[in-house]
Amino acid sequence: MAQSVLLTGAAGRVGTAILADLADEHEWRLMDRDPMTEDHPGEFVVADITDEETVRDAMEGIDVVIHLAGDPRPEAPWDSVLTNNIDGTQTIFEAAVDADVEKVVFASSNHAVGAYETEERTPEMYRAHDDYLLDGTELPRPGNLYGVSKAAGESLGRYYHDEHGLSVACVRIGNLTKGHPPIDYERGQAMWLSYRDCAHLFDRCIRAEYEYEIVYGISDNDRKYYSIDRAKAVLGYEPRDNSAEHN
Ligand SMILES: NC(=O)C1=CN([C@@H]2O[C@H](COP(=O)(O)OP(=O)(O)OC[C@H]3O[C@@H](n4cnc5c(N)ncnc54)[C@H](O)[C@@H]3O)[C@@H](O)[C@H]2O)C=CC1
Ligand SMILES: O=C1O[C@H](COP(=O)(O)O)[C@@H](O)[C@H](O)[C@H]1O
Repeated sequence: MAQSVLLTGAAGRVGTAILADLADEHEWRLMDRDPMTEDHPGEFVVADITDEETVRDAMEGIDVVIHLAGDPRPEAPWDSVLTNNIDGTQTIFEAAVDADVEKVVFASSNHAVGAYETEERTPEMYRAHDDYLLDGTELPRPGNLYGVSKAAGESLGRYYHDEHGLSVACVRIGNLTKGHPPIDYERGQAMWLSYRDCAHLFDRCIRAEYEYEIVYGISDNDRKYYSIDRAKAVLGYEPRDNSAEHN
C-alpha cells in the first residue's frame, strides 16, 4: 500500500537513488536545506532539520519518515555532527512521535562499526574467502566522530522505540555508488550498495512491520563482511546486485 512519506536529505545521493525508483510508489514530502534542481514527486520543503517548528509542520499526515539529512563526511568535525547528525536527528524523532508517525527509518552508517576493521583483520576481512561477519547485534564501535554520531542516532531510535512505541529501522548503509562498485577499493566493493538495491531496501523499510531493527544496507556482494540476513528476514530485502559481477 502507498504510504505518506517524509524524506529528509532528499536532494542528496541516497535520496536521489530512492526517488529514482520509488517516485510513483508513495506520496512524498521532501525536505532538504538545499533546493532540488531536478524534477521531483510531491511537495518540497526547504528547511534545516534543526528548525523544530518547520519539522513539526512537515510531519503532519505522515506515516513514515526516512531520515537521511545530515553531514555524511567520515572526517566531519564534532560541531557539525553534533548539530546536523545528533541534534537534528533528535528533533526528527521527537516531532515524529508527537505527530503519531508510525515508522522512522534512520540512515546509519558502516562507520558506526568502523573500528571492527582492525589491522589484524584487514585486508583479509574484505575478501570473499574470509568468514568474518558483523550481523547488527554487535555493539557500535565507531572509528571517527561521524561514526559516533551515527551510533548516537541508533541510540536515539532505541529510546524513541522503547519509550514511545515508534517503529524504528536503522540502516547501516555501506558504500552507495552509482552504476558499478568502487574501483580499486576492496573495502568499498565489500560494502557496495547499488542504486536499485538501495531504493528497494528503503521501500521494504517503508512497507514492512517491525519494532526496532539494525540492518546492514549493502548489495549481495560475494566479498561481504556485513550480514544481510536480518534485512532479508525482517524486511523482505531481496538484493539483485553483487560487486563480484563487475570485475
Ligand atoms: N552515500 C553513502 O554511501 C552513505 C550515506 N550514509 C548516510 O546517508 C545519509 C545521506 O547521505 P548522502 O545522500 O550520501 O549525503 P549527501 O550529502 O549527498 O545528502 C545529504 C543531504 O542532506 C542535506 N542536509 C544536510 N544537513 C542538513 C540539515 N541540517 N538540514 C537539512 N538538510 C540537511 C544536504 O543538503 C544533502 O542534500 C547521510 O545521513 C549519510 O550519513 C551512510 C552510509 C553511506
Ligand atoms: O557513511 C558513509 O560511508 C560511505 C563509505 O565510507 P568510505 O569511508 O568507504 O568512503 C561514504 O562514502 C559516505 O560518504 C559516508 O556517508
